Amino acid sequence: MVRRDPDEVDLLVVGGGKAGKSLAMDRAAAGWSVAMVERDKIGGTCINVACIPTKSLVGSARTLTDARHADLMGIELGGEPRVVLAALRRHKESVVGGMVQAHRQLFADSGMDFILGTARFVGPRTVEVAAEDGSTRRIRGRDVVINTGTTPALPPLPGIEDTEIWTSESILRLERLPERLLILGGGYIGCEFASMFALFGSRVTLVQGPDQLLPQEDPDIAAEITEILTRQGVEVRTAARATSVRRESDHGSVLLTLVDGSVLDGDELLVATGRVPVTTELELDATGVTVTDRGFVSVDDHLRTTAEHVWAAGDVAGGPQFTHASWNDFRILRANLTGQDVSTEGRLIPYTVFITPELARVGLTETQARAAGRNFRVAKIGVAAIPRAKTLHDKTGTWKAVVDADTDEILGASLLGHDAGEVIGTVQLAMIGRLPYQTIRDAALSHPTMSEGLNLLFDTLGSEPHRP
Ligand SMILES: Cc1cc2nc3c(=O)[nH]c(=O)nc-3n(C[C@H](O)[C@H](O)[C@H](O)COP(=O)(O)OP(=O)(O)OC[C@H]3O[C@@H](n4cnc5c(N)ncnc54)[C@H](O)[C@@H]3O)c2cc1C
Ligand SMILES: NC(=O)c1ccc[n+]([C@@H]2O[C@H](COP(=O)([O-])OP(=O)(O)OC[C@H]3O[C@@H](n4cnc5c(N)ncnc54)[C@H](O)[C@@H]3O)[C@@H](O)[C@H]2O)c1
Repeated sequence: MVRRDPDEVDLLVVGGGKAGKSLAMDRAAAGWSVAMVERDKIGGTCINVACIPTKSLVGSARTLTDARHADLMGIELGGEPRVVLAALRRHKESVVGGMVQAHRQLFADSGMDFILGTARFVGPRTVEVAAEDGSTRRIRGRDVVINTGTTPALPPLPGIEDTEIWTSESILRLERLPERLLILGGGYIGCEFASMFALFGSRVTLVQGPDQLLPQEDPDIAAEITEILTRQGVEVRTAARATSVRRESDHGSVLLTLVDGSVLDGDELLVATGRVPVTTELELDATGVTVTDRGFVSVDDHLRTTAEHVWAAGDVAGGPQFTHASWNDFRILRANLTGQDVSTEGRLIPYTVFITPELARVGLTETQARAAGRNFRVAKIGVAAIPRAKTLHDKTGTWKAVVDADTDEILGASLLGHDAGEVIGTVQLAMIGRLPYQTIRDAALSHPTMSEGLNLLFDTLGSEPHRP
């Protein structure tokens, strides 16, 4: 049955990603009438097919690595540690399933109207929802938030449409652990899966179009990541453009031809060449929302779209594609919907690439500081100098920070090494507080922690006090 009269609500959320679900729960709990439409992933991309399952598996890869190196720590294990695929899948599914269940409950407790179905716009601030149960209904919001995220992009590679390949979603079904895994794309997803599957025991070949992995990073850091992955058994092919792909037979090898004529042969191919916004089926014209030339929803620095009272947040709004960025969008939207005036301008979004060991980043790289014409100094240490790393026999990596030579403020940091993602927050807070680097250098940080390495890092710039 199609109900033609739209249900009127204070807030309509289209797509239940991090920003949308947080806002829906928050406003419903505050007494607003709220409807949230989610196509199929209760809790959104991060929980179901992105951060949470991948980091659960990174945890497994690290447990395996620790077990392999247990003898270094004076521990003897019986037999060669190995992956048990069914148990690996159970581990991942229990983490994901637990979080999905918790979200179902949180949605219900908040009092929102949670609808599993696909929404498309049919008029100003109005969607028609084809619900999972077969019914159709129309909903109009006083305010509307679009939070439909992104989905894996497939490059226009001859043969790709006819070849069974994996994306970051299908690989997570863990149907098998391929002996030989090809990965196309050496960005966040490509590097994380390459490290993880190499540690699980696959022979991985990572094919990257540009001449370095993670092109947004400094070349010295990217080169060290290449070395780390190579030591883990990954064959890294940079400046390698693929020209076609095909399978030998239905279940045969996948063959990836490169521009130099060489042909790579694998059991599976993971395509990790970026993500595209989920906007094409939304019929955004009907609500007066325009998109950028890359298909993202056009927003201003308050996350307002081109239509009155229609907002967008998270990946689909074209900002940095991280869950914590989307969560920060929620805070901005909540403020702007409740009479405050908050923008995205100047916000600092860090990130961590969960290879093993991990790379954590905030602010400017050295390359970006140079390009911006900044007068800067670089602090740099090897992780091997940090006492905590010695106690763990985990001394791989380099820490770098860029500081303003005139003001002593920290402009950015690249921390590659054990638990770097836990340490970057300290640097970020110093940056938010506009502290001179000497404040961290001279702070008594607890020993022996990885954070203590920040004393050593900034010590490399000398012992002079900050002169305001
Ligand atoms: C493999 C992988 C690993 C990642 N790891 C990390 C990480 O470690 N840390 C990190 O910060 N980020 C990570 N990311 C990025 C992170 O997952 C995204 O930035 C984040 O999930 C984006 O959230 P969002 O709020 O934009 O919306 P999403 O969580 O993408 O939610 C959008 C929702 O909208 C729904 N939807 C779409 N169209 C419709 C429609 N027409 N009607 C109804 N519903 C609709 C979708 O089903 C989806 O649930 C990773 C991404 C991938 C792919
Ligand atoms: N730890 C994290 O926070 C995390 C983890 C995974 C993903 N993500 C998010 O997901 C987004 C998407 O990740 P991604 O790795 O798919 O995208 P990406 O843009 O980071 O990397 C894709 C890489 O593939 C290369 N490439 C594109 N087409 C190619 C081709 N035909 N042949 C060879 N190389 C090609 C690109 O040059 C690029 O370096 C990221 O922007 C990131 O924000 C975050």
